[in-house]
Amino acid sequence: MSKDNKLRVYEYAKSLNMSSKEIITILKRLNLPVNNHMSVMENEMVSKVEGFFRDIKSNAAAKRAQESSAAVSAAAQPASKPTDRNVQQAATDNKNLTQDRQVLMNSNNTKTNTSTDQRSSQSQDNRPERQGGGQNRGPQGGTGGGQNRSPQGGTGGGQNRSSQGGTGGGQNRSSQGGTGGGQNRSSQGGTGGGYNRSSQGGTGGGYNRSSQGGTGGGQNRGPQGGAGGSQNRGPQGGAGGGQNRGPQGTSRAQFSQPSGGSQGRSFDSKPVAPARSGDDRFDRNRNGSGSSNSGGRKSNQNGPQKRFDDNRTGGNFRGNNRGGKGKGRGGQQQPPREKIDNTPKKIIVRGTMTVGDLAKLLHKDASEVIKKLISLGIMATINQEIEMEAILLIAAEYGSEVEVKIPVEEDDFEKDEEKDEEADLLPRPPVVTIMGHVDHGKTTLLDAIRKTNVTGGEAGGITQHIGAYQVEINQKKITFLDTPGHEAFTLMRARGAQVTDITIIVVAADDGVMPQTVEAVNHAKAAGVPIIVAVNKIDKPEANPDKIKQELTEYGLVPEEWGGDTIFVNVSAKQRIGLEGLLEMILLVAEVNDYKANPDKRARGTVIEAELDKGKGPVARILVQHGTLKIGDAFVAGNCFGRVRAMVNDRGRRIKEAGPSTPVEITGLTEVPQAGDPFMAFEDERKARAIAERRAIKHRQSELGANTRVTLDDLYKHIKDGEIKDLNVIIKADVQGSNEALKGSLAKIDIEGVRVKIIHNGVGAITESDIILASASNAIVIGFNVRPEPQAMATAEQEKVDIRLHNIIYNVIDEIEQAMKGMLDPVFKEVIIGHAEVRNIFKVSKVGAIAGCMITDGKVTRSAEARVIRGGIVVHEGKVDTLKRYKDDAKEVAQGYECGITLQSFTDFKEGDVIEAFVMESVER
Ligand SMILES: Nc1nc2c(ncn2[C@@H]2O[C@H](COP(=O)(O)OP(=O)(O)OP(=O)(O)O)[C@@H](O)[C@H]2O)c(=O)[nH]1
Repeated sequence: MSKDNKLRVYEYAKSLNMSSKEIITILKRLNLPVNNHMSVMENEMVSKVEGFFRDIKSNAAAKRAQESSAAVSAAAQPASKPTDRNVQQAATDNKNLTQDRQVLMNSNNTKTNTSTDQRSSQSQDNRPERQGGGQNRGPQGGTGGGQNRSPQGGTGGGQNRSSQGGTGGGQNRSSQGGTGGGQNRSSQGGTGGGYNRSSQGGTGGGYNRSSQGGTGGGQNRGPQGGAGGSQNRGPQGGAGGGQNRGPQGTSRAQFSQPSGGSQGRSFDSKPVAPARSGDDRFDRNRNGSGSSNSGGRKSNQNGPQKRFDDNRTGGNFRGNNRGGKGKGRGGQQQPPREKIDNTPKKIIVRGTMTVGDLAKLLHKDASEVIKKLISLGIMATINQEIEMEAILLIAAEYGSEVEVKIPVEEDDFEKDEEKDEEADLLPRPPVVTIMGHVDHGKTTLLDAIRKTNVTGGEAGGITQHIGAYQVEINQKKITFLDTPGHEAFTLMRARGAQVTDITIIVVAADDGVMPQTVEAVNHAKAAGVPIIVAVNKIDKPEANPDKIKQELTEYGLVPEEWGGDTIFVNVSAKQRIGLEGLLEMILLVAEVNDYKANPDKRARGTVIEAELDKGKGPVARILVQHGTLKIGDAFVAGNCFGRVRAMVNDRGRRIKEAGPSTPVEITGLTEVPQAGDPFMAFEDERKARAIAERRAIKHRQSELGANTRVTLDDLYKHIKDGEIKDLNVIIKADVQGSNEALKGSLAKIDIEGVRVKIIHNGVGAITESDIILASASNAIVIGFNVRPEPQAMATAEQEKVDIRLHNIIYNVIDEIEQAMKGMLDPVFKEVIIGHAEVRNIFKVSKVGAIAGCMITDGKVTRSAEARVIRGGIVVHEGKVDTLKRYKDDAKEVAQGYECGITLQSFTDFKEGDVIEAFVMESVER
């Protein structure tokens, strides 16, 4: 080393017994900066050069191995039977192999050697000395002892644990390794030991891990390399070592022509014959003489030696003898390539993957994984996806732990049904909605219930309107949604939220079943929730509860006392009669249905109401349905996000957490969500924000994109795709007669297994509530001689509900049949161009009646067709006859202008009639 403590090229070359020029050539080939022999070799350069040597060496070794396998068999002793295994490779693997073979050897020995066979003799001898004993524990192991534990190992002992290893012991663990021991773990390595772990390496040890390398050891890893070691890794390289990595080596012979006492190998030189002649590592000598064997030593002297002698007749097998190459010959041996197990302890799996990907993950060759799969009965190619089960099996084969991380579709969290363990589910209060006809007493009943029952501890609390409240009866809670009416109920359902468990239909006993009662029944049925009928106002003298029961049987609600399964409770909301009975019935239904939820997870629920409060900012009233919502929780509500800042219950009390079926008002939102929006808590606000943003984008895209509601135009596609089995229909007709006729005709349609299911029908204009129901139930609306109310029209457009308007029953049936067969071919589509309101009627002889109108929206044209609508019902449909502005004929009159309209063959105008002008436009299909 130079004075400045830097390694120069010439020094490095010298240490390798190479010329500076050779090193410079290599450095240049490796693109490493070098000028001349005085250039400094940085550590990195040294390691790169060494890597280069290693590569070349391993390539050469592989090549050589191929060439030499034949030669090896020839060079083996006559009695020995070389394995077909590549000998050169075996040399590099000799450590592992030795151990493997050791096991094999022992088992073979046990099987075949009568003198040592433990199983056959079943003997264990503790006599002081025993010859050929199966197992000797005597003070002096016997000759040919299968296993000697005697203080002095026997000659040829399969395994000597004796304090002094026996000669030729397969494995010596003795304090002093035996001569020719296959493997010496003795404190002092034996002479010719194949593998010495002894504190002092044995002479000629094939592989010494001894603290002091053995003389002539094939490979010394001892801190002090042995003399003549083929490869010394000891910090103090041995004398004459084939390859010394010790900082202080003597005659290091590597990658150079042999020099001095070392017989090294030039990296591009051919293998040296003598080395291989003594390199008979596998010798399954079945006719072994049984004579004492000192293979290691022998090899030191003469070269030839046996590494593996499976002597089956004598107890004196040499066993796993890796005796070194002898002094001055150490350089012959390839350094054993230690097999590094780089199998990861744990792999993360995100769903199924290809065989190739799995192999990569496990740091294995795909072919190896494929072989393993075949052994498991799974035939797969490298690019084939394999199931999670197979992934787990393969990983287990390699002892790798698998962490399955399947990404949850958190953006669509409302669709993700979390499965709870039965044990985690606890009873929760039922959620009840009250519906019924106008003025039948819904609000009065809700108020009465609220006041009837104030939870003990919370008495005195100021009740607050938060969209829902809880009452307690018999220590059980019931949650009421206090937005009466089916619109709110169905609106939520239309938004995908199933909030209600039980519906109470209020019917005034002094009035009877009315259109909205029927609607409410149909809405509840469409949602599939149990119905309890509250027959209200029984305090009134004219009350007739039985009449109500009778009327409701027509709608499938048969009282229990009449053999049905509907619970009827007589109440007076005003007089507070029968309220407790009603509540008990609710609890009964709840008990039967066993409503449960897991309170021990993050909260999920539905927004019942939301608004922008001047003081508090956006507030949302939420019904927690699963899990527990806590102050500080980050959450997403619809397309909004936030963090729960404050939480107030229905009593106006601030609370810290809310479990399942609890209604709460929360603040901390960034925007105002919509009623019916899904709600879910997330681990942090950043995630909640990201999800809300993605939801908002998706929402906008879906609004722009195709509608998912069923329409007659795409009905056939839905049927074909198996998406629908029933065509849900809502019928609105002008009179009960046509309503019944339509119902009867539609019920008979059955095409390709798809039937018409009338979820609601009634007399009168198509209302917004009809549209919401249609939207929630994916239904189409058929109007027979009726029109949609303006608001209903707007909602239908928004919700993309298909409305079909007809005035001939046959056409309705035909249209639906054609749609079901996929043959619907509407060439024309009606386009409404405007509406005019009739304000005055002028009777003119000859002409008949002129309707003095105001155009309320759009326009009316001369060429248009028109229909006259009175109270939502079409009273006439025909062509526009004349259109005048004052006395002049006009081609068209726009919104905000007055005009006179006459229709062909219609004169019976009434003030307040609406004239709807429309044109028929051809539609591309
Ligand atoms: N006699 C009597 N009157 C009642 C009873 N329940 C409600 N009423 C009265 O019926 C009327 C209508 O009651 P509401 O509770 O407003 O009815 P509603 O169904 O909520 O009405 P809308 O909100 O308009 O749909 C009110 O004048 C109540 O006082 C009852 O049990 N007995």
